[in-house]
Amino acid sequence: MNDTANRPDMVSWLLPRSGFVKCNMDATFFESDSTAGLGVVLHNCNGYFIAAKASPISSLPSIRECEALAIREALLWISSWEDNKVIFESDAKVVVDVIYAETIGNLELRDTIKDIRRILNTKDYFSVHSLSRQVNEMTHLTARHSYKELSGFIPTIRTTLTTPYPASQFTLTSPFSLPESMDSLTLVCTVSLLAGGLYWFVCILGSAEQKGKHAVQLSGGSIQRENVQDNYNQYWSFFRRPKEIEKAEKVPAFVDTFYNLVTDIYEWGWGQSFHFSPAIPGKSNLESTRIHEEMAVDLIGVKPGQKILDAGCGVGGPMRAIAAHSGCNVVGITINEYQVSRAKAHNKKAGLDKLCDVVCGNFLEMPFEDESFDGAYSIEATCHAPKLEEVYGEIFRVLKPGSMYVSYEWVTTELYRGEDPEHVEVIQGIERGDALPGLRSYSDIAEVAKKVGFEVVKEKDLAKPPSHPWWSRLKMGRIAYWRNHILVMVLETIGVAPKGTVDVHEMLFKTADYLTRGGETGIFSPMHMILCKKPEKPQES
Ligand SMILES: C=C(CC[C@@H](C)[C@H]1CC[C@H]2C3=CC[C@H]4[C@H](C)[C@@H](O)CC[C@]4(C)[C@H]3CC[C@]12C)C(C)C
Ligand SMILES: C[S@@+](CC[C@H](N)C(=O)[O-])C[C@H]1O[C@@H](n2cnc3c(N)ncnc32)[C@H](O)[C@@H]1O
Repeated sequence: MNDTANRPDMVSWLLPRSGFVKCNMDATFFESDSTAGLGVVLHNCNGYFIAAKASPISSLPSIRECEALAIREALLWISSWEDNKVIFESDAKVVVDVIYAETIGNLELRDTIKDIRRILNTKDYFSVHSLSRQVNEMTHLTARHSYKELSGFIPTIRTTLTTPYPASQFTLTSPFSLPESMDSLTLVCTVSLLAGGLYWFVCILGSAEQKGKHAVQLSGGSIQRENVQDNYNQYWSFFRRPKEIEKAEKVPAFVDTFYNLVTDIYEWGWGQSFHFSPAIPGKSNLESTRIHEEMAVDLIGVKPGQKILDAGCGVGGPMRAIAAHSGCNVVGITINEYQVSRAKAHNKKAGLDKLCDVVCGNFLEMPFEDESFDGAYSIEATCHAPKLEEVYGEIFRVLKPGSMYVSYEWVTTELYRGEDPEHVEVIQGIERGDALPGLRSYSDIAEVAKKVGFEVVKEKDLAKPPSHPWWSRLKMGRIAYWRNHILVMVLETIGVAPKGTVDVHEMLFKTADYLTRGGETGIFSPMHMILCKKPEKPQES
């Protein structure tokens, strides 16, 4: 037994000394139904809660006997643990005194005290002390809890202990559920780390490039969530019946479905501009994108206040950059209603809704007057037209004579060989994953432009060196795509993202690979630039 000569009665709860655990115990009576219960609470030398136990007492002993039983219970419980140095504290001073008295005068306590002494004799580092009831309040509450819970589990109880450390807030726990090493601080830290990690994974890494969309907001655009899977299947079956693609009139509807399915994922994982741009060393993706967009409007030489057309405007990333850069009024057209609503919301948020307008419509038959625009551009959009002359013809119609049109076209380059199965696989992969009725050769573009009446001012593949690879951004994103895929799977499983989102995401994942291969082999370019002019009207003599 440990030396107990200097056992001061404690007036405030003190931390156990280094290497020791402190065990407080108490018993309580419930007069309403003449039952009793006891509670035991353990803290380590840093003051952090380790474990607690509450149990009812079925027989009805005296209050003293109850207190003695609480001490015995605590000793029995802890003596089975290995290697413990424990200071036991009870507010039953009389009982504690009897434990250390020469004789056990009190008959009713005899057996219990004997048991206590026996245990103390076998444990060099166990000692029992008394402390005031007030200080033992938290243990008292635990004992009271035994009234409701027979199993020994402790619910949330706020301790009133005056520890120098603020950690004694109890959570639902079993006495054996927390190993000593996993004290409440460790638990709080672990939970915070997990919560922080989850937040980082979902909200920071999983957030939109330009804070447009978050993973939890993924939708099927204008498609009702229960129809997303069906629409994806329909989209895919379009390619299983190549004859459908040849039916030009069906293409806009198929493109519309595609953009319902992908618009949110694009915004979330790419930003508000749905196109590529050459990488610029030292510049961010956002800056390179903006520079590529501004170049388009610089090429058509328009002045502030003039009205220009964005044919196939997406959610308006380029439109806003161009309006801000040029001071022009930009009217965008897209086949997809959902994109119109997104673009309008973004315009308003950016404070550019006075300069930018968006219309839902088909660029193959535009709802605009002849000769009503001072310039026009299209960025990676006319590739969706089944017949390029139809869209170029419409743009020609709405342009004022003497005004310019620039387009960044998706094409196969001079390196593409139709007889090479690998080339065919890559190009078909790009067509299927990007809703294209069929990629054109770079050599067809100028011909079509001339056919509809344009003068071709300049033609250049902006992807060619010295430009830096446009596909490096796709390659660098691979880890993020995996993370996104896991996230999408989780969100679809728990019902946040509509059913079918995983399939759409997987399709894009594969498309990113085909696009990269197209860029690396040089057989494909998404930025074959053509600058055209609508001729001035001939002077009347
Ligand atoms: C001009 C068109 C679209 C070009 C690009 C904006 C998109 C082409 C492929 C898209 C993507 C591929 C992989 C996705 C990734 C798996 C996901 O986690 C996050 C979004 C992607 C990066 C997505 C973004 C847009 C593209 C790069 C075509 C349609 C004419
Ligand atoms: C790849 S996105 C590019 C969007 C935008 N230019 C950008 O760079 O962010 C292609 C756009 O063309 C639009 N589009 C495709 N076919 C169309 C059609 N027949 N009529 C109108 N818009 C169309 C799509 O709706 C989409 O907005």
